[in-house]
Order: sequence, then C-alpha cells, then structure tokens
Amino acid sequence: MFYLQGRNLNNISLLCRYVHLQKLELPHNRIKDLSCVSHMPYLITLDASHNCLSDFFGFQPPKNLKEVNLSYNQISEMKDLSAYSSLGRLVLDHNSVRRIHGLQSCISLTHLSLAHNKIARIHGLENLPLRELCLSGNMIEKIENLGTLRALQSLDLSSNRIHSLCGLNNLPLLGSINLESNLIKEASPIHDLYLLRDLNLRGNPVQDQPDYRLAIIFLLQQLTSLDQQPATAEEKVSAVNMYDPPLEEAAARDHMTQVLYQTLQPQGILDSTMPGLDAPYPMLVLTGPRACGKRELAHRLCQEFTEFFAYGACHTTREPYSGEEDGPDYHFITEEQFQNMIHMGKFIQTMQYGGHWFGLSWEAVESVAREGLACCVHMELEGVLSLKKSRFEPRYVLLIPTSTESYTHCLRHRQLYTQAEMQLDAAVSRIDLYGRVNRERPGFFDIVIPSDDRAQAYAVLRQAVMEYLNLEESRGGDSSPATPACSSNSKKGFAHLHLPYHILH
Ligand SMILES: Nc1ncnc2c1ncn2[C@@H]1O[C@H](COP(=O)(O)OP(=O)(O)OP(=O)(O)O)[C@@H](O)[C@H]1O
Repeated sequence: MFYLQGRNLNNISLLCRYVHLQKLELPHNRIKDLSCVSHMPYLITLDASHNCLSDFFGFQPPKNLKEVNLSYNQISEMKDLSAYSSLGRLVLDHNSVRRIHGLQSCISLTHLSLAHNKIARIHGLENLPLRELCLSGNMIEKIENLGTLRALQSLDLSSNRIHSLCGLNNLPLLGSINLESNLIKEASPIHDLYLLRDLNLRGNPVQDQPDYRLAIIFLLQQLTSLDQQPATAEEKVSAVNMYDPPLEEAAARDHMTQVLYQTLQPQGILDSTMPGLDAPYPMLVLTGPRACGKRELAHRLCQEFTEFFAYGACHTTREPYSGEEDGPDYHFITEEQFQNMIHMGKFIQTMQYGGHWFGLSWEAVESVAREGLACCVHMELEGVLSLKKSRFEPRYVLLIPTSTESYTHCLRHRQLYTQAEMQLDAAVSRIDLYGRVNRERPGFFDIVIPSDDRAQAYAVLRQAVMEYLNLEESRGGDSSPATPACSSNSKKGFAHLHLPYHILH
C-alpha cells in the first residue's frame, strides 16, 4: 500500500518503480497525471480524490482494479472503460461530467456515484449489475432507463430537477401512471426493481405532488426508506388502500360517496324505482370481465324483450371507440362533468376502470322505470359490489370466459390494449377474480353463463329470462320475439324474476 495524503504533490512519476502496489491513496494533492499507474499491474484500489485530474482513467488498466475514487477533480468527460472488467466501485462525485458514458462492459460494477456533476439524463447504465447508484446534485429532469438495473438496492436522485414520476412508465410491468392528476392507471407494483430498498428523491419538485409518498410506496412496496425516512407499515397499508383497495373497501367507499352527495342535495322522491309492497324495482345486471360480450347481450335482450326491458346507459369519461355515439351505449362526458355529477349526487354507483370513470346515474334507471320497464345494465364486479349496497336488488348474471385462449384472442382482436402482454395478462387475471367470487360467495351471482360462444350464451340468457318471466315461445320458433304467457303488466311480471344460482364447473 502507498499512502500520500495532502502533500501538495503534483508529480508522482517516481511511483512507477512500485510495480507491486495493490492500494494507492493520493487524496488532497495537486496531481494532474496518473500515468504512473500503468506500471502497477496488481493495483486493486486507487484513491486520487481531491486533485487536479482532468484526464479520466489516464493510465493503462491494471487487470484487477476494483475500486476507484476520482471525486473532486476536474473531469468533464468519461471514456470507454471496457478494459476494466473487474471494476466494482467507481466514485466520480464533484466533477464536471455531463454524460454517463463508456460503462457498458463494466460487468462487475456494483457501486457508482456521480453526485454533483452536470448530468442532465439518466442513460448509459443499461444492464449493469449496479446495487448502489448515486446521481444526486445533477440536472436530471426525469427518471428514465432504470428498468434493466435489476440488482439495484439503493438509488439516490436527490437534489435534481425531477418534477414527475411519469418516467416510471418505462419500467417493465408497470401500467401507465399519471401522478400529475393523482391517478394510477392499471398500475401494478414495480416487480423488476424488487430489490430496491432505499430511494432518495429529496430536493426535487416532484415532492410537491399530492400523495407523492403514498404513490411511490405503492409502486415500490418493498422500499424500506424513502427520502431518508423509513417507509412505514402504515404508509404501505394506506398506499394499497388508496391505489389498489380491496374490492369491498372500494365499493363501500364508493357507496358512501354517492350517499353523502345525495343527502346534500334537495330531497325528491324517485317514485318510478321505489320498491313495491312485495318486490323491489326489477333490474337486470350483466357482469363479467371486459369484452366478454355483456354489452352486446344486454342490447340484444332489450331489443328482443322490448315490453320488459330497456337498456340503462351509463356515463363514462373514456373517449368513444370508433362507431360509438353518445346515447345508445354510454353518455360520454369529460372528467370535470363527471366529478360535477358526483358532487350533485347524480350517481347510484361509480367506478374507475382503466383510468376512466364509469357511473350509473339515477336518471338512467329512472327514465327506464318511468316507461314501466325493467332496467338492464352491464358493469364490472366493483360496480356490482357498490350497487349491492344500494336500495336496488337486481338479478345478477355473470358472463364468464372459460377458455383463456379464446378470451385472449378476442382481446387481441379488439386491440383494446396498447401496452400488449402486461395489460392482457392483467385483463385475463380478472377471469380468476370473478371465478373466485363465484366460488367463495354462493348466491352472489344469480346465474353464471359461459361467454365464449356468444350465440350460445345469449340462448341460455334468453331461456332463463323467458322461464322467469313465464313467457312462451311464439309459434315462429326460436328466433321470433317472445310473447308474454300472462297478460299482466310487464313490470309486475318481471318483478318476480328470481334467476337460479348456478355454480360454474
Ligand atoms: N357504471 C359502471 N360501473 C362499473 N363498471 C362499468 C360501468 N359501466 C361500464 N362498466 C364496465 O367497464 C368496462 C369497460 O367498459 P368499456 O365500454 O370501455 O369496455 P369494453 O371493452 O367495450 O367492454 P365490454 O365489451 O365488456 O362492454 C366494461 O367491463 C363495462 O361493463
């Protein structure tokens, strides 16, 4: 080992003779030239911090060089370090480096610190085995290109100019995230950075965003420290409740919200949907995972059984798909209009799905009820849970795909998902969710119908409805419209609809 600290040395050429040196410490001098290191093939550790070096690694590579500290020098450019494959720790703090460069072949590099330089972008680190990365005190505006750092345990990006976490979108397995509007769209925790325990974003504008800590803790659930403060168990629970609440909790919260805003409005009587003496107002809800055909079947049913049913169109903030118009399927409104409607107590239930709002309004159901008809709607499970807390007592039909393969094919065909596999997997996993609820909560759905074959699914649905409305096939056969077997008031007839509970095997 050779140790020469604070001697004001600027020429160390005499060290060329020490060819067997393994550790060289030269901090706090005025050294400009490290070429003598070329003569030390066994060097393992080099500390040349606090000197006047402007040349980055200005020496021939010692084969086993593992640790290098060149902090507090005048280095402005990094160069290719492919000859330094043993390098494990590199400290370049307090230099003038503008661009991270030349590290691609450093297959042993586990610690890298480039604090207080002039770096504007995170790049050039792809696939490195880094465990600790410090880029504090630079000019970085966004978090990017970190998705391949699978060994990363500690990341320090403090005192930069990061104003958004949207760059986390680039991380594999993460859904699109929009923290600007405090909304995480189909987000899932970042599994690829599952070793990350310590994240520091102090001193960045992003800290001012509402629910900043909870959003990060949700995305990185294994964090133990955020901004040098422990990520507590309470925060983890709150984060999950906020961004991915258990179904019942989300439904209870939605129901409470709607009831609260309704009670703040002048009270009027919605007589068309008032329960009768012996039965509630009749409603039919088709539920099941997205694109399982519930909307199509709901329309078909309403078209065939015009004397009994009419379609209740929900409101949504999503854009109409091509060919969709305002009215028949949804009332398309802006996010602001939707929030206004919530505040005016207009909804029975609402739900966020895929980053958009959906809601069933009182008026949608009332307008159908005023015609003396039963309201037929479709919605996801979360909507059902919320609706079950209201005064309505619909019959619930679960339409469920039984072949994952054909369901995936159908999703692909409809091109619903832009971020491909990850979103497809999430959509498919909801089949299991419906299946689980059906198994674990007998009676939750009144009837379960496999949805893979639409024609068959409709035939079963139609048959069930006919039986319980006590209707008979007209002589025209299967495809002819049904006629009531009893001539009683259609609404009253449907009021006795009690579909059986089937367990799907
Ligand atoms: N008020 C509501 N509450 C809960 N879920 C709803 C509500 N209105 C619609 N949905 C559901 O939101 C999901 C997304 O609807 P959207 O119309 O965007 O999708 P889709 O791909 O056309 O689905 P589908 O073909 O099943 O109708 C659907 O499963 C739909 O049934």
